[in-house]
Amino acid sequence: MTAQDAEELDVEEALAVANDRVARGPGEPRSARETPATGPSAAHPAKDDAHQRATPWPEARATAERAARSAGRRPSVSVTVDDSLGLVLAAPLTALTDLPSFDTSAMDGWAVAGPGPWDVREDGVLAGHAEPEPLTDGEAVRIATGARIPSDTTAVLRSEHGRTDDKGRLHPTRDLAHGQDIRPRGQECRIGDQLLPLGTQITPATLGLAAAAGYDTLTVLPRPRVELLVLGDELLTEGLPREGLIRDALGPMLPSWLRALGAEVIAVRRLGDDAEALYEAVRKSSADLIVTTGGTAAGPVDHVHPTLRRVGAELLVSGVKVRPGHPMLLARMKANQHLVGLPGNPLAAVSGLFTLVEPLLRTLAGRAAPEPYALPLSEAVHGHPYDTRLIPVALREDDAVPLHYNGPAMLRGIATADALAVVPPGGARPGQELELLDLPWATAGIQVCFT
Ligand SMILES: Nc1nc2c(c(=O)[nH]1)N[C@H]1C(S)=C(S)[C@@H](COP(=O)(O)OP(=O)(O)OC[C@H]3O[C@@H](n4cnc5c(N)ncnc54)[C@H](O)[C@@H]3O)O[C@H]1N2
Ligand code: MOO
Repeated sequence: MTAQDAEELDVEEALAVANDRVARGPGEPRSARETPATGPSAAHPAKDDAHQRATPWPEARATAERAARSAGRRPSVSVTVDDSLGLVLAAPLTALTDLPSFDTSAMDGWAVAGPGPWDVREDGVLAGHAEPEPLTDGEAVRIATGARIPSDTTAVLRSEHGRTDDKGRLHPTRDLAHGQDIRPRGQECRIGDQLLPLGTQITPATLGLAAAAGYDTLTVLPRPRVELLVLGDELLTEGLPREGLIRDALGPMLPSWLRALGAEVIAVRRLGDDAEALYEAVRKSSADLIVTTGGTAAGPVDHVHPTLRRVGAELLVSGVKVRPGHPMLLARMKANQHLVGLPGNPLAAVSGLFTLVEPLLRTLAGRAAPEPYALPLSEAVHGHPYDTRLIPVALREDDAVPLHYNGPAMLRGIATADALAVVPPGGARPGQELELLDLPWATAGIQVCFT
């Protein structure tokens, strides 16, 4: 560990590492004490053995995916093409028409019949017009790109490849092949051809293709509906921090990210540290996923665990071996409803978002997992002795640059990051390849993401 690293090692993290050593006892291997969070005896672990029961980071992500799969297939819905960006096709996209749907000119010029020279008809043919009169041999007609080809046309002569003589007859200035610059009907697809399989995520190009192929609406998997409950009496929604109160950083940040991860955010509610309000909100929620922020630890006003016990939820993940964010949790509320508890420290909440919420939402939304990829680190990164670390990095062409200000309560590092790097227990050397989780920035504002 370098001196700079040591400086940047967050006090809370350092304490957590020290406490972990004490709890474990010298030389005692972690794995001997590990028990999964699932199962009757582990339904709601006591605070003391919470860390021993924490789920390893890769397993936590897999559990979140499995939880979403266990919720069962949600019925597909029909949405307008305009509203379907980022959703996933719940039925194959089959062509409702031939494309092109008529023989069409690929160029501006003349439709000609037979070898030149040709007599040129007075009226031209424009795109969008009804079927033109057939041509007779030796005849040509002015035609625009995209216009219907008159029947008996043998080729289209580009405007730059023809000249008219003083008698108005058209001569080719280049050889003209039979069928040249005619796009025949059905060249791209025939009616009924499968253009895209079920399960395709809808991109801007898909929208264009669907419209071209005749669709007004598409059959898609609905966005998972998410309700966000922001906990904490200390949170202000405007102005400067004052008298021990701080600005809520998660209320403004998480909805956009949730949408970027495929969710429909049905409500954002600020509940303070009111156990009864949390109980009522959780009990009444109809969301597919409830996300809470704060209150996951064991402080006097940390109401998430007690509330989950009170509603009889099944804890699937109770703590994850990841820094920051280790108190994060995942619970099954009902067969088709889950709750993710994100820790209140803002970067810890981001860690929970990409550890538990991302795989859960992705699976509910029917999206494919992003291809895993790795880049070498530009410099060494210290690790937690036993847990995975997620650190914000900026991506350059050849490497990932760790960003500073990556303490659990800080957003300054992640605000300029492209990805989170997955640092294995023990840390990483300069040049060591690390798995990266892309942050869905670019499209966060427009309610979809392509990660
Ligand atoms: N005795 C222990 N105390 C704590 C532990 C532990 O293991 N033992 N873990 C620490 C870690 S790590 C984290 S993370 C937090 C998790 O706490 P909670 O999820 O209960 O979160 P809070 O206590 O409500 O808040 C923590 C921190 O974050 C601030 N916060 C909360 N919400 C927001 C928000 N919306 N925007 C900005 N900042 C927020 C809050 O004011 C606190 O400073 O527990 C540690 N304690
Ligand atoms: O640091 Mo905690 O790790 O903020 O989750």
